[in-house]
Amino acid sequence: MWDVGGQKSLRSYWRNYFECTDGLVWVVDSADRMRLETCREELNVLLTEERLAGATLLVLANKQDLPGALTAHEIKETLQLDNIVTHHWSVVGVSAVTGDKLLGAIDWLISDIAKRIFTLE
Ligand SMILES: Nc1nc2c(ncn2[C@@H]2O[C@H](COP(=O)(O)OP(=O)(O)OP(=O)(O)O)[C@@H](O)[C@H]2O)c(=O)[nH]1
Repeated sequence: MWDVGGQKSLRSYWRNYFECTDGLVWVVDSADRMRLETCREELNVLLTEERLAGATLLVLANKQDLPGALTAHEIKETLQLDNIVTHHWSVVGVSAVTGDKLLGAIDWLISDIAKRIFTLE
């Protein structure tokens, strides 16, 4: 598992981690409305990457503990996730601070990947 930085200066390094990727966890700061448009654009570019074809996408609408955070549904709408037809995806509202909903979200990711791997064998 690789944790790659989201800052602009680090995004050009993402490509070093594409090989053999089964799952992508895209962590969104749900309280930072200003960056959501950039977030949507960057995710769309990422999903055009050939080496990520077939990878399962888990979008974590993080920081749900903060007042004013957008809900998972609002994040789905803002990032236009319904337009994604190339990858299996799910969006879950979580908080890395309280741990709320995190385990279930990761369980979904692992089970989606497992279904694909076992179907191929
Ligand atoms: N309230 C709250 N704060 C959070 C949550 N998750 C992360 N933070 C805070 O947000 C800040 C940034 O967290 P990082 O884990 O450094 O974020 P990151 O996305 O990994 O940063 P980069 O690796 O630079 O892209 C820290 O101050 C965290 O404590 C959360 O669920 N709730």
